[in-house]
Amino acid sequence: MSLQTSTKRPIVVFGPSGTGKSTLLKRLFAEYPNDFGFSVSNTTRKPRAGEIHGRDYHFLTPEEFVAAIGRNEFIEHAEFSGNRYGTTIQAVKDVADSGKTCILDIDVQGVKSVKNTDLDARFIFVAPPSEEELERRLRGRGTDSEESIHKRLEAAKKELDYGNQEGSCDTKIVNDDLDAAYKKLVSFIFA
Ligand SMILES: Nc1ncnc2c1ncn2[C@@H]1O[C@H](COP(=O)(O)OP(=O)(O)OP(=O)(O)O)[C@@H](O)[C@H]1O
Repeated sequence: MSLQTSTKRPIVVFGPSGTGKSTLLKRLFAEYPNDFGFSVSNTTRKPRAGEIHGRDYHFLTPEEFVAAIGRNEFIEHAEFSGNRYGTTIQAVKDVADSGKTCILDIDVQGVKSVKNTDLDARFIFVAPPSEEELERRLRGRGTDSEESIHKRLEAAKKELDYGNQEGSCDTKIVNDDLDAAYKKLVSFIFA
């Protein structure tokens, strides 16, 4: 890794589902299209038409995926409808090597895992103004079933407990007014 790219410290964004992480990041990518990137995930599912290995996903066989787990290459991995998905440490480093700052939008488990790597990431906790407002946003988004909303609110407690712990993040942004939260995000990132 060159000296220049080694300064591109990854940025980890975490916080409860519905708190507005994607909304904030979408705005960041729109305003700075050349500065930030997401890592390319690994998956055992078959490529769909038009998908390119290394761009859309790193397509692995189940055996290759298991071997990579054995070598502790993953920050996080999970299984969805019979296929495995995961983010490797190397995939995050690849973003820095391409001259961009890698943005990771992950859960608390992933945050803890990143802290056990040499990625030297910076951590942003995005918090909702209140639990009531979080529920309102999850419902207002209109993308989740009642069951999914309940699951997300249940998981939110863990995210909030962790994020509010001393030393868990480098900055906490309460996403109350979106413009104000976005300004805080940008000033932290470019500080
Ligand atoms: N500051 C804000 N004020 C009001 N509504 C907001 C604000 N920020 C985001 N929202 C709305 O809240 C909903 C949830 O936001 P979003 O999908 O960005 O959350 P998320 O944290 O990325 O969730 P997930 O982890 O599930 O992807 C969306 O409908 C979004 O438009």
